[in-house]
Amino acid sequence: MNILDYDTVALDDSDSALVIIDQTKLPNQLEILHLHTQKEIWDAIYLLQVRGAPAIGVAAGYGVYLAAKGIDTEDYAFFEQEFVKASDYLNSSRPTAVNLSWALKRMKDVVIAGRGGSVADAKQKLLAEAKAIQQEDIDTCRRIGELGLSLVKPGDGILTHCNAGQLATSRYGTATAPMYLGHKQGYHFKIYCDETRPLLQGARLTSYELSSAGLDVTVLCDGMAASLMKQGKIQAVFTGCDRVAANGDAANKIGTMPLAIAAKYFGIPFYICAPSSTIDMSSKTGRDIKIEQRPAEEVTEMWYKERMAPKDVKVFNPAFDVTDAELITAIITEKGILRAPYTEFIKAIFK
Ligand SMILES: CSC[C@H]1O[C@H](OP(=O)(O)O)[C@H](O)[C@@H]1O
Repeated sequence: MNILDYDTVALDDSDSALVIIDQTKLPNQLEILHLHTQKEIWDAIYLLQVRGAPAIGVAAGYGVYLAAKGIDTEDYAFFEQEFVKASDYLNSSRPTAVNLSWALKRMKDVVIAGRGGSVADAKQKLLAEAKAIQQEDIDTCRRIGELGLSLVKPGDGILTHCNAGQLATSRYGTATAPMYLGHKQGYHFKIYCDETRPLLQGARLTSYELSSAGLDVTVLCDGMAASLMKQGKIQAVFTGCDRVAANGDAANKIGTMPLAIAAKYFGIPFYICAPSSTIDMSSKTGRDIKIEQRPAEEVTEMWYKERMAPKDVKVFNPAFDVTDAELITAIITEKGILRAPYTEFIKAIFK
């Protein structure tokens, strides 16, 4: 089977386990995990076995449903209390992608709305809400693909960073959605994927899923992107995002901001693909976005049989960076293509 035939995130047939592809093993090994406990789910999110803002939100929705299913009581107040504990626990796994807390809040709202009703009824409504979150993700990514496709033309060279593909969502991806839709319509894009150190989501995941779909894909080291731009090989940059502030500043995988600076210098449009669920009105600017710091070992010894740097050397390993709104040509959401001044457009979306 093709990697794209597998669900990134799903429940098993008895709605008793979260089923994911272990993305830390890709592309060399396809391992499907069945996660039953909250710790297994927390660990899977933290270790990036399941990853990508939308996919993390979908996983959290199903994950906290599984927690609720296991709360054996008819006392609604106790049920809600235990639900909140489970939700707060999953929410502690990763701080930057707003989809995690956004999905958990949607699930918590179901529990609050169910006060006065039965626990059994609340559990059924939680399952329905988790499924709705996933279906909305699929519909949103497809719409982003349609709108993103209107910004490029057949034969264009498109650069992307990290993995904002199907493996970061339920289907299509965000940044890859225009690529997949265009491919089906014969656009013959030339896609360039930054390997994306230190966890290599671009080399391991994006190039894997796009090449599996038959697209023309080239992997490059992150530091090579500006040279490609200078050679005139890139007509657009598409990336995903993990959180967009109210002024349009966008947090995405570390290494995105330098791409935006280089694109600005070479006059290349730089597009952020953002489901509206990734826009966080409580973050006024990018300075308000918490950037996840990850273990030093990801930099010093993740991919080599021996260390690549001296023991005890200091390491800087922020998982994300923030691209200032002024560097972003447009933010492609399912509700429309937003252009500067983003604050007004974003307010209009949420009015
Ligand atoms: C569809 S946006 C996915 C977004 O998430 C990735 O981060 P991670 O691999 O750490 O979960 C990256 O920032 C992507 O752009």
